[in-house]
Amino acid sequence: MTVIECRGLTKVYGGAKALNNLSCKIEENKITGLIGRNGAGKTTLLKIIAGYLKETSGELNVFSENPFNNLLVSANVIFIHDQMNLPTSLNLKEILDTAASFYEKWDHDLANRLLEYFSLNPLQHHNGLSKGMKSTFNAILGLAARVPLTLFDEPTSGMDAAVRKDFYRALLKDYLAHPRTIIISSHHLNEIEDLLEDILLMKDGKELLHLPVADLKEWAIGLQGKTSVINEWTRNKEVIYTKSIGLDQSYVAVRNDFSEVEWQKARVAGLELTPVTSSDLCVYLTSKTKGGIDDVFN
Ligand SMILES: Nc1ncnc2c1ncn2[C@@H]1O[C@H](COP(=O)(O)OP(=O)(O)OP(=O)(O)O)[C@@H](O)[C@H]1O
Repeated sequence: MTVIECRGLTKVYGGAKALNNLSCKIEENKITGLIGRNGAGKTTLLKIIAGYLKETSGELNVFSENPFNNLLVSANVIFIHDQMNLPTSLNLKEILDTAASFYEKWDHDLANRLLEYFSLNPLQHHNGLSKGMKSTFNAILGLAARVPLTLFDEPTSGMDAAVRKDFYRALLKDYLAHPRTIIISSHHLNEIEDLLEDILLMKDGKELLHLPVADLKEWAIGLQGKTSVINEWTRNKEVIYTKSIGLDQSYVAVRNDFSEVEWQKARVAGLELTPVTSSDLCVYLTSKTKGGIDDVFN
């Protein structure tokens, strides 16, 4: 079943397009990584899906309905982000108790066990927590709510490495036991890619790629060797990144449409072929220039 479907979705702030004619579909019971550079439009997309913002134009359906001011959508969606306005008069325990009455499938036992595991004091108030502790508490809300659609906007912001690892593990365990549709926006693709089934890569408010993580790993290939040989081999290829190494050596990342025979010939020609990691690929595809920061110094 399709949980989210958008066609030509556009959001304009002032004169600038945060979302620019975006079309995509998210299927049920998958974990999708929403990846993109700063300002790509990830938060804007999540806010519109959650019904917090209205699109400027285009069409969006969440559970077959437009999410803006929609009770069905708000009962079935939780949006976890670092600007969450939780009641300042309630302590953490009271916030969890309130959430229990709001979400039909809320797991109170899990919420309390996570609170204890992450050493959060149930009597403390949310606005008295450190940045990382706030993120941890928000993440607990997102997990325990067990709603059909969970949106995490950079959920680990401020968490230390150990807490991030534990959160991802908790997310995966809970998802496997209770499959649901989850979208996580993150800048740390390398940390989350093992969790993800699909990746939606955004640039300038548009979809660049939307595909299974396994396909992303095969999408490009790195070639290293003599610059003259590299130039010859990449003449008709889609080059996504290029870097000079020393005087006459280069590394390039190209779209991987090589046949097995071409691979062998490239090796015979003296080129070294290496996989391009998913996170490097996303960085290359979303860069303004093909040489990255090196271009500033050239
Ligand atoms: N309330 C706003 N008013 C004006 N412009 C905005 C507003 N919110 C976002 N924008 C602009 O919309 C674009 C997309 O912003 P958005 O926050 O959606 O990006 P993002 O991908 O979540 O970025 P980041 O990774 O830095 O959080 C940016 O150019 C941003 O400046």
